[in-house]
Amino acid sequence: MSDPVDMDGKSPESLSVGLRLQEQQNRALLEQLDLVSQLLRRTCHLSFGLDPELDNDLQRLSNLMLTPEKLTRSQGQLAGLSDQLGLQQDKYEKRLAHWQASLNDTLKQLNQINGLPSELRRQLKALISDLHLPRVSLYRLLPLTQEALSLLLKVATLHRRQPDSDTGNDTLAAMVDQLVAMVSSLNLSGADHELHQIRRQLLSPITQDGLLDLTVEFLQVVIKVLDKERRQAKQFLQLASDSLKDLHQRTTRTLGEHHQGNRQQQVINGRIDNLLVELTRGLDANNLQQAGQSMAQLSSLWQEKMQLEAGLFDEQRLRLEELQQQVADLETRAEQFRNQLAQQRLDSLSDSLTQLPNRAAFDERLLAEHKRLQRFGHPLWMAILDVDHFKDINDRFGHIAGDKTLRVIAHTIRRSLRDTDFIARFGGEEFVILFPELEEADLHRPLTKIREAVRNIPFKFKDESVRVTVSIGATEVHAAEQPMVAFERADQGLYQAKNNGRDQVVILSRE
Ligand SMILES: Nc1nc2c(ncn2[C@@H]2O[C@H](COP(=O)(O)OP(=O)(O)OP(=O)(O)O)[C@@H](O)[C@H]2O)c(=O)[nH]1
Repeated sequence: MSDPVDMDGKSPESLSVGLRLQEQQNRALLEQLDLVSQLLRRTCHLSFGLDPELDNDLQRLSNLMLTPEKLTRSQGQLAGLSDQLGLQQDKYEKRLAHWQASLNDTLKQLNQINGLPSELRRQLKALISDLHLPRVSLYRLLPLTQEALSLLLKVATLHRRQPDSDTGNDTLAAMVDQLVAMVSSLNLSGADHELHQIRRQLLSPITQDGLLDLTVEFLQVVIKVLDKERRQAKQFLQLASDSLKDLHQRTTRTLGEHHQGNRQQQVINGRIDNLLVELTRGLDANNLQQAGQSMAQLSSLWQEKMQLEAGLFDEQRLRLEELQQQVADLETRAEQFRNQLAQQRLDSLSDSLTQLPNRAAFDERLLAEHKRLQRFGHPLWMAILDVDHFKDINDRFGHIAGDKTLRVIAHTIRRSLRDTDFIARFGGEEFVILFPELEEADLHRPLTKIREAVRNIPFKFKDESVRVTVSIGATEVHAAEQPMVAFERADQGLYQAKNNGRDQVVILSRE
């Protein structure tokens, strides 16, 4: 038998092998797009920015999504990401369930004493039932909402039990301080003015009723921010879900068209095979007329096959481009949403007065440094710094002078530190510093430098030169203890520094 006729350099066998390969590739691509859709669906339930590792994974995922060709090479990676997202989601849901229960509990108690305006109660209920929506501020604002609700409960009960007694006044002052600390720790773009007004009123003489009102106002600001984020999250989820639905329809249609095209190709290929057999027979039998007819039919069939394949190829390219475009559009939307969340996260981790990282940022950093300490064993030191007699500055020169003092001190401490050190405003007139990779012998120097730098700031209020000092407590954080234990030790150091006459550093080691 003679060799199969070579047409355009391709034998029918090589063509059908090529088609099978193409079909496999397409199926793989569609499977992977499906996997991406699943991943996206799960991702939509998560708060970006909660976990740096997860964020990296999501970043890798978005890079893959932008170039679907890469998807064919990264199925293992995608499956790994999928598992990780699943785990993260479980963790997230457990924490939310905890918050849901605890907020509901406080709300019930407040209902009993009728301590909430009805609108705020309605908003809080909506917040509690929608806790699962992705909002970065949720983690920062939920504890604060809970704290403000508990404070409201305390102020309301104090109001009824202890009218005008001295103890009542002391407790009221402590509650005012607690609310000042809460307000000061917040940095909410869009709510700056309201927070500023609340702080201003809190730092002037205030009654119990006044404190009650301001606590409610504070809660309203927090809830408004959460509500705005809730609406943004809902919008994004709606969009993502519509987009994913469409993506699914398109992939199914593409797959259907692909199968139909394949069937047409198979029919033509079968007819070509038959004609080839006839042609070979004609040539073998020296029947030139039969061979000529077969050749003519073969040639027109080949044209038909070429046209069909070109059409199918164009169609597939078009569909693939549409899919890529769709994935890219969704990615752009996800990116916009991620940016919104990133901004919210940035806000939720910095202090509006000093622009330093806030307490939430400190908690996060301390945990990360502690993990690093456990892993690599490099030393880690912590210091708590408190402005001495700060209340006097507020009382004598007003809270605006007090605010300015805090800003200047924050700036001075930041300037005295290395880039690798971490400073946060812990609340009120208290700052915390982490010194990673510092030996004990080297700790005294930066702490003394800070203490002296602050006492040398030439403050002048109402033409009066004022010396402001700070007391500092410090300790080493050990790998085998909870970071909070080290924090309490540093706090004891601070307490001793205050008791010993202030303007000094006390370093305590573990017993
Ligand atoms: N201006 C201003 N005052 C604040 C802020 N946060 C807290 N405070 C005030 O800081 C004062 C802290 O007072 P205390 O805790 O009695 O401490 P202190 O006067 O510094 O005294 P010692 O710490 O014992 O030296 C309180 O009156 C708070 O209301 C803020 O952001 N701005």
